Amino acid sequence: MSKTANAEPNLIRNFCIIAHIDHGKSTLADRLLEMTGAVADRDKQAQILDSMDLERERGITIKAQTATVDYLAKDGKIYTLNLIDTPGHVDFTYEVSRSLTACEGALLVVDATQGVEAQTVANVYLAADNNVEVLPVINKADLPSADYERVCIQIEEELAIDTTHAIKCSAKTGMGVPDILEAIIHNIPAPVDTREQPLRALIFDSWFDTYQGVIVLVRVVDGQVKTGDQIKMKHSNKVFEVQKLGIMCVKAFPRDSLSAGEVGYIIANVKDVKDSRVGDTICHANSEVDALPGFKKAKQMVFAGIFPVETNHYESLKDALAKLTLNDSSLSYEPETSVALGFGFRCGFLGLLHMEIIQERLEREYNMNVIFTAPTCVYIVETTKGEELKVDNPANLPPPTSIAKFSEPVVKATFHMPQEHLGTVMSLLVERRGVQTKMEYLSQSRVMLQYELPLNEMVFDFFDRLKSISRGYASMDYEFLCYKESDLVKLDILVNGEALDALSCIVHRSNSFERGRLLVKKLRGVIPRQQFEVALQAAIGSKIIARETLSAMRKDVTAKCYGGDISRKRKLLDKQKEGKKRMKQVGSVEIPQEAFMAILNLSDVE
Ligand SMILES: Nc1nc2c(ncn2[C@@H]2O[C@H](COP(=O)(O)OP(=O)(O)OP(=O)(O)O)[C@@H](O)[C@H]2O)c(=O)[nH]1
Repeated sequence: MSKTANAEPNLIRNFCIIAHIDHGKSTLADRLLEMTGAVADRDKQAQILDSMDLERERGITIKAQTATVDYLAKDGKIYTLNLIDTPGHVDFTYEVSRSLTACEGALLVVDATQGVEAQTVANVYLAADNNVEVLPVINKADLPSADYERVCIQIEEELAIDTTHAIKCSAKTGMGVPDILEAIIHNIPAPVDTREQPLRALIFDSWFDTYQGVIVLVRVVDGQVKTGDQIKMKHSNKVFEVQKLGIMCVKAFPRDSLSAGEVGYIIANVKDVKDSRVGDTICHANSEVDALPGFKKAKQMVFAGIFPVETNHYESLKDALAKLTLNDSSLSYEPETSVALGFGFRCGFLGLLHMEIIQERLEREYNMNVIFTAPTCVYIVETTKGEELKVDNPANLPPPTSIAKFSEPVVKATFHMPQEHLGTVMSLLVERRGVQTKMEYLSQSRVMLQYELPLNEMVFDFFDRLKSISRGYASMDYEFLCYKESDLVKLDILVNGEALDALSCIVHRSNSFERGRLLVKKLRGVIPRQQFEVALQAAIGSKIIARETLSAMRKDVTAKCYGGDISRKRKLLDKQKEGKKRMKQVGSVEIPQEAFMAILNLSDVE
């Protein structure tokens, strides 16, 4: 086993697995590790590469991780395979692209029962941009509805990838997996031997470890790095000394050096993940080499307020956020004050899924009881005085009279779906102010649509609607396109005559009346009745556009148990107390978490 010695470049294969979500990427990664003996069966956890509990539960890979394994090929040689697992969701596209840059090849996993989907296409484009050799693998061949031939035709037609050597496999049963290992050896190029050149290593993942500080995963592109070396991060321009380095093979294996073509970890007393961002280049401290191309700072697309339910938990929330950002350089936070909710934080996320993950981690890992306000995107406002403001919080919007120009972010969204759902998906897109830029029949039964779509509309319950109207068959991918001027207004919600800043949102004028009407209706359903009457109103500026009344009532949860069983009564009261925890006392009215998110899902209100 070559865990202690550097591998010869011609015996190394660096590859990752790309796939649409749920097509079996993690299952295949596990199977490859198992078949190369990296893990004994008894050590096998549900999914080895998804290390965080949360990921295992949600079945989503959040952070790219890697594993080095040795493989005795049929030609009798032992190869070092570096498998880089990549995140599968649109929010993490940048990380996928960096992982691809670290590889010479990619296994393109396509579910034999589903075929090519939006993210399959997006990932193939990313691979092409990075000159990565793509090997098609048609997975889930064990399922009766698997249609290998149809999927091969689709891959040829829609992706222009030759499927002569496509491999039929089942990551679940292991069928076809040995062929994949041989194909990796024969079809993915070995790294170029640049061991004699000055050091350049690409960071494709980094995270904070309480004991070791920041751990970075790198692909050494040129030269060699040794323990004790002084290294510099090109973009953060900081110098560190390499304390430890090595390779990852489910566990870490220390080494003295890593050389060109290899993939491994470096620990260098880095304290902040922001100093070792994904995409940055590591070189020797005194070296003048150019940075590797493609560095980008992850861009936050949505923002939301996070407030502790109990005001005295502000400091612990701050600590929890500080710890989360140690590991996640794409999460940002800064203090925010809301008239209604008090002191909290305005946080920036890569996308809606990223936000959901942070919400769950705060609750689960840090035991925080928090209120999230509805997410918004970043608007650009030009004031009548000629100033340009970036607004990520409706509460910070200047008064309408001083707004000269209001612009919103627009994304380029690509959809793939069976033809029978075309009509409903198109009407949803029209309703969401989408502008069609392309429509293509990929085959007789599958269609691709391309739209310019305001991000503002995607924030409002778009993914769920798309899924439900297409019965799960439409898939989408999106990327930021540009800012466009738009007729936007701030929709305020008044509770008993007082505007509740945390419930305000920015909407397009054309659907502001409808949204306002539905929102107050929905709020009437989610805010529990109080001991007095509560008026719920929607307003644009000083104009009230909708009103609902929440009639007074004391909610007696025990009313139903007429049997008088005291333990049952207690249980119900405890339950009510539990339910109250996630309520925020705003003025004299108690408002539950649900109310702050009500705007996101108005489709069930009539
Ligand atoms: N029948 C069958 N099911 C499979 C096979 N491969 C994966 N699955 C199942 O498909 C589901 C998704 O598999 P994952 O490996 O989590 O998919 P993924 O692409 O890694 O998904 P993300 O990590 O969320 O991007 C799981 O329920 C797997 O058990 C297969 O070959 N046959």
